[in-house]
Amino acid sequence: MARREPAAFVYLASQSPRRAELLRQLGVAHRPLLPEPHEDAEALEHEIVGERPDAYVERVTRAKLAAAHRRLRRIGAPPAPIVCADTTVALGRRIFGKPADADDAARTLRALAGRTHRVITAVAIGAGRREWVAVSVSKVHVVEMTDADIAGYIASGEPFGKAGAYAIQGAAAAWIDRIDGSYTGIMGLPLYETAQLLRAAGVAIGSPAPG
Ligand SMILES: Cc1cn([C@H]2C[C@H](O)[C@@H](COP(=O)(O)OP(=O)(O)OP(=O)(O)O)O2)c(=O)[nH]c1=O
Repeated sequence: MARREPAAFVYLASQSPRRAELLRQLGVAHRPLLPEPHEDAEALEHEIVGERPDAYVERVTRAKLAAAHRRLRRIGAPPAPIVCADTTVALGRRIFGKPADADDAARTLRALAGRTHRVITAVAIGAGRREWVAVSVSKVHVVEMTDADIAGYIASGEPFGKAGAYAIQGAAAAWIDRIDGSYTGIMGLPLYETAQLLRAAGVAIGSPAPG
């Protein structure tokens, strides 16, 4: 049987700068595949009543991948594997996505402070008709936060655009005393699982193509 040539690059269908940074850490050459102005990326993230958080994250990630495949076909870009992901914060069955505004961020942080929650990130890779998906679940313990801590943190602007209204890679680290799981998964792209999927899809790890 002829050996498959490793893919020279992948498309990263994500607007998250963290995901691009993390993929770079694996030494994988990637090109952005971003939604066009008419695409409503947020619409993919609708919740279904009664759906479990892990099922929600996996469904949204598959929907992001399907949208990215359509985008690639529409623009007629050269084929290559597509990587996408979705991260959500869950407290029991309650899902906390990106905060809508400062009040939403404050409510979320009040709910998370003094407790352990889960950060669920699904990553999906599509190549041709094949699709690989992995789900990473991490436990994160946030210590007590005072109202002043929460107000100051929100004023910093960091909670916006982050699931659960915080960034472990940012100032929120001051209130996180332990995690059990994947640090990179909490940041938005679990690199161990991503590397496994990339290898399955025939993408070389650690040897980016020049350019
Ligand atoms: C919990 C947590 C989340 N996040 C971020 C990662 C994701 O960017 C974001 C979750 O939102 P997502 O909806 O998963 O991703 P996104 O809208 O930023 O990007 P795209 O859908 O285009 O891929 O929260 C952190 O950066 N640090 C953290 O500690």
